[in-house]
Amino acid sequence: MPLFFLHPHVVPSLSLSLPPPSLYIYISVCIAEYISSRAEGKKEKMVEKVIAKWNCSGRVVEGPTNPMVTPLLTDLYQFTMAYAYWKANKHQERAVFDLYFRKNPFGGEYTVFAGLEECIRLIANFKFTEDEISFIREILPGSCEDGFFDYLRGLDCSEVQVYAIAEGSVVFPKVPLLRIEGPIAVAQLLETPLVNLVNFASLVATNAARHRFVAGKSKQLLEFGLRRAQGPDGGISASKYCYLGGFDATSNVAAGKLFGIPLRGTHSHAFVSSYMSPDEIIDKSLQSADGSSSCEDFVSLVQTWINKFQLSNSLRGIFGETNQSELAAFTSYALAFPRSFLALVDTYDVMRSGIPNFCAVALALNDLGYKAVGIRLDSGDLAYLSCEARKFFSAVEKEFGVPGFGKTGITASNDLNEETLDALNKQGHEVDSYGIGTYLVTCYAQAALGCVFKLVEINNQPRIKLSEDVSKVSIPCKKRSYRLYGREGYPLVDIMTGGNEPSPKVGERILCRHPFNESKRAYVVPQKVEELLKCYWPGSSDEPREDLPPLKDIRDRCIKQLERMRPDHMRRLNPTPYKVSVSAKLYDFIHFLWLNEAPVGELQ
Ligand SMILES: Nc1ncnc2c1ncn2[C@@H]1O[C@H](COP(=O)(O)OP(=O)(O)OP(=O)(O)O)[C@@H](O)[C@H]1O
Ligand SMILES: O=P(O)(O)OC[C@H]1O[C@H](OP(=O)(O)OP(=O)(O)O)[C@H](O)[C@@H]1O
Ligand SMILES: O=C(O)c1cccnc1
Ligand SMILES: [Mg+2]
Repeated sequence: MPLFFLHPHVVPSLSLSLPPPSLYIYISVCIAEYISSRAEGKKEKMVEKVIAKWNCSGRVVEGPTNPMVTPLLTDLYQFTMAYAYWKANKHQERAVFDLYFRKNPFGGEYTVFAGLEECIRLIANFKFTEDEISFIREILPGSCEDGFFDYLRGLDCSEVQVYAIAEGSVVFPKVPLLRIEGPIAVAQLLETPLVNLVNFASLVATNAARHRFVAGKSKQLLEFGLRRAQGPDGGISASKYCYLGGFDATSNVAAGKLFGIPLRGTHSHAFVSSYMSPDEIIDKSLQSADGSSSCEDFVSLVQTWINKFQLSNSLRGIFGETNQSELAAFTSYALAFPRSFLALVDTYDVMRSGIPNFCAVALALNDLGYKAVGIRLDSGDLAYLSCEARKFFSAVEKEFGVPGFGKTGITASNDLNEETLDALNKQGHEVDSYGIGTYLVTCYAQAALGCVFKLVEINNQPRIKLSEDVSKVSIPCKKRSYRLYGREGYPLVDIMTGGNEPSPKVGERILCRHPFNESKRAYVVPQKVEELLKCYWPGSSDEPREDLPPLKDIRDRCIKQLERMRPDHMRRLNPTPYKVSVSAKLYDFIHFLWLNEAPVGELQ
């Protein structure tokens, strides 16, 4: 295949609307991408992809991080509905859908919105391959007409517009996180993947934010969940969105590479128990930190420190003989990583063996100009053991005159969750950093966020979904949403208005009404008004598109917004609900439409 195959097809159609230099760079990238790909039939798909990506955005949007995210990652009924819309010649009718959730997770009163970038990546690259079209043909009844499959062949999201709240924002029930406008058939096909991409992302980001809230700002939070996560995507997504929600680092190497998340780790019990005796260490030499000298027998240097501890007044009596195989493991690890030595101290006995062994190795490193990082506790009473460890470090600092040794880092792990962090705080502890896995990444306390995707308008006609359960009644119309801030700088209320209503103004009193409870209303004079929904995918319209910021910036936004929340919304026990409201006009319209659509019963 000639390297320039894209040129005759792509350049003429694109060069009409695009700045040539960036286009050429992009086409070079595509050519490189093509060369590296050997897959048959990829040519047509790539040409179409190039056109769709550029036409809709003027900037390239990469494909979804997970290659399983394709147009087939949807529920069967989206295809049957798409066919029925097409058959009725209704498929191009313009629909507006809202994606929102109904209740904050984990018994809290806030949620962190995450997953937007992956939604836009899906939309920007939404295109069926021939292979996928053949499969859809196979699964639909044989009576489905060929024209539908031709329609699918030409389908992309160039007629779709996506408005969304910025990723990493603090969000609340009922307020649309995304508004999707477009031909009803394609918008319908997007329901399942979009809800999928937002649901877990937002749930686990919120879980991370809640763990951060309890742990406090000064603690290091490490996500250790990959082995316990729900499959590879569960693990990768959890690492990404826990970082977004305020964790500092992950142990997940793939996530570190994919998203640039800082990687951190210690070592496991297996490393400790794999050693039998110090005799196993063959190369015992270690250069000093500044390279000026060399210690030929680091193992013996460590042993002299153990002996010194045993003779010391302040440490005597705390331990007798420490476990020699553990000491060998620690010594060996220090020889491998003298600048970042951190030891797991609970394999045999934390106070009688792990801590003194760690200190002996740490002081031997100190003799050579290195500073040990610290210990990890992975069992037992973490409050008690962390305090005892701190006491031991302080005693060592005093007895042997090693400045700063008392502040040696203490990491705790072992089935931690919000409750255990809270219990540790109440008891008093000396933990500096937490490694958290299972409860965090599996969202053990709540399995799903319960996002929904509801039709709110078709052909400019507002639609409503009724339910016996008022919380499940949808809020009709293509709406605008605003966050109103009070005098003290806190967000006070989110308000939804009809699309054509004037926006709330700073200093102007506005009536905010509960969408369904007549008696709940309040006047608000906002000190700041923030429009929440911004355009992230303009389709073929000229509207400017918001940038997709780097993950670190999204994380910063999340942390900043959480810090700006009124403390009573954030507390764990009985938090105050944040107010979500509608304008007086929208309130009246909801209830007019409700009465209009609800059949009047007849008593017999
Ligand atoms: N001070 C504490 N207050 C409240 N919970 C704690 C405290 N210290 C540890 N925990 C929690 O208690 C649980 C203890 O787990 P478990 O009963 O399995 O004991 P373990 O210490 O892991 O014992 P094992 O030696 O068998 O591994 C963990 O969930 C841990 O996070
Ligand atoms: O406890 P989590 O919050 O899930 O954090 C991750 C856990 O994973 C490791 O345990 P490991 O796989 O060695 O198993 P174990 O601790 O159950 O023995 C590590 O030592 C932590 O205890
Ligand atoms: O690096 C660690 O200490 C770690 C990583 C994953 C799971 N448990 C511990
Ligand atoms: Mg464990």
